[in-house]
Amino acid sequence: MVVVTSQEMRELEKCAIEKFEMTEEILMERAGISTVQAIWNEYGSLSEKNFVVICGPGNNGGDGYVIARDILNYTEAVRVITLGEPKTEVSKINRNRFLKHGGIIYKYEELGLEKTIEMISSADIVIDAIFGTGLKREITDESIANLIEAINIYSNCVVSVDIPSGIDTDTGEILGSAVQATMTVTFGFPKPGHLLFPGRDLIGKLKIAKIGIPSQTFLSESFKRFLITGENLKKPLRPRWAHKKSFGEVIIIGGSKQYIGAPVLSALAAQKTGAGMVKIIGPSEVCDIALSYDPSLICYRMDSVSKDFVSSVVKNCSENSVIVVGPGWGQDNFDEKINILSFIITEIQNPVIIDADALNILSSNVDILKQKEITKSILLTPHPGEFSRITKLSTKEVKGNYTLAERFSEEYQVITVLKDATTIVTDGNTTFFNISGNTSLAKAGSGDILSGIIGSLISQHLDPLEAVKTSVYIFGIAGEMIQAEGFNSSYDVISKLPEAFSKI
Ligand SMILES: NC(=O)C1=CN([C@@H]2O[C@H](COP(=O)(O)OP(=O)(O)OC[C@H]3O[C@@H](n4cnc5c(N)ncnc54)[C@H](OP(=O)(O)O)[C@@H]3O)[C@@H](O)[C@H]2O)[C@H](O)CC1
Ligand SMILES: [K+]
Repeated sequence: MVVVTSQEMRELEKCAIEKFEMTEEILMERAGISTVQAIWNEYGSLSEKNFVVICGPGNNGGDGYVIARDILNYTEAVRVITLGEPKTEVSKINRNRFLKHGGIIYKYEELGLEKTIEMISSADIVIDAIFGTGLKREITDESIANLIEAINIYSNCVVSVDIPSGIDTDTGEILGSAVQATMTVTFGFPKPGHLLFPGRDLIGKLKIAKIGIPSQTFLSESFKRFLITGENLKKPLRPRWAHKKSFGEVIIIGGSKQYIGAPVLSALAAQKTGAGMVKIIGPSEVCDIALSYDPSLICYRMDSVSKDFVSSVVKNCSENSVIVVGPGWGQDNFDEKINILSFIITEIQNPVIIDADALNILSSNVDILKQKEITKSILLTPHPGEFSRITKLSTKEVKGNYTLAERFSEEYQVITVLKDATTIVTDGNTTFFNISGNTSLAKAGSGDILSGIIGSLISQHLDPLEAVKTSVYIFGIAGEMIQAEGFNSSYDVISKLPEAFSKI
């Protein structure tokens, strides 16, 4: 599903008007009517309910006037509270139409907070049409902040038009204060602010309404960001004649005296998601534990970290081999680990997934990535802390920062998988948001499992970007299958992977 920013939405609106003979009025009319339809579909007949619609000064408020007028067709119990004179022509037109239809408008300024609270608390449904995609700066006006707080405290049910007022459409950040919606009806396409936290927490149920922006087929070339859904995800082919080498192998380099389990989790996840052969290069302790979990693993005991040892195992691996480096690796023997990283980045052709401590080690010299051959696939799977070390920015600056991930991927020609409650996947040209999963995955070991799944799907000949999309989605679904959310260790999620996989 396509995801668009506020700027792209404005461009689409402009294109619909200039090239497809739509008008602002038609789009606003459809936005309003489709919101009323969504309310009906969700909450049933409107005639027995009473509504308060709160309209801001821009076109989001304009949608609010259309909604209020349309509700008049079902009930007279609809009142508008306005924050002031509409500032756009099309909003003015719709404010006047509402009045002509017998609508009542109260000015928030004159009503005061106390009376506003009375109206809000007596309404069955409050419609939040204060700000939409046009909000770009902090809400500093205290009276608006008080109104938003009153909505959050006193309303029974809040439907936000396009996006809860106060959320930055492009980042999901709260600009001072924001409405907590029960349902949000957005127009045309979801926006990043619906998918990234904290915005994702405030939207309630998200409905996407078509308002007459021409279908994707006319415009598809310009889209570059998407929400991952269960549809159209790629799965490896498993022909009946296949043998173990048909599915390639995953070679995991990781583990240390301190972190014994991490590469084992990666290896088991790779096994459970179809890899033909899974190998571990790590200390004896890691190998012993790994084999006790699954005797079909192949282990290479590397008790002192050595590039030559890694090279001897990896040099002659088949072209279907994928290397995962980093789970549980630790940062001791730093220089030799840099040598190993440099070797697998620059001297072998196979795809490489750089995870966990390998990312921390890489952050000392990210430019090694620039020495890779142009066709070689390198995937980085950082969480915000690791990405902050790589980019030398604060964790706050990198969290949810899809444009930063895009620029990074483009500069270094890698796929970046920025793991978080909403995961961002990008190769610099195309970006995907993944929202499957829950806090059952907010556990130590989750990242190791994900890198194992990604390695496994690439080894089964999926294109690396497709492999990541499928991996992050099914990993999320596996997390959702844990019966009591969070009552699990990350190890438990591995056993859910085959069933999660069968759902796509
Ligand atoms: N894009 C489409 O296809 C359609 C969009 N529709 C609806 O329109 C809004 C976007 O409308 P827009 O007028 O661009 O913006 P808003 O209504 O969200 O807000 C702009 C007004 O709010 C004022 N503002 C902005 N920030 C603040 C703030 N922090 N404090 C106080 N006031 C603020 C702003 O004032 P300025 O001084 O900056 O001018 C504006 O007055 C979209 O979300 C949809 O709901 C359509 O109707 C259908 C087509
Ligand atoms: K809104």
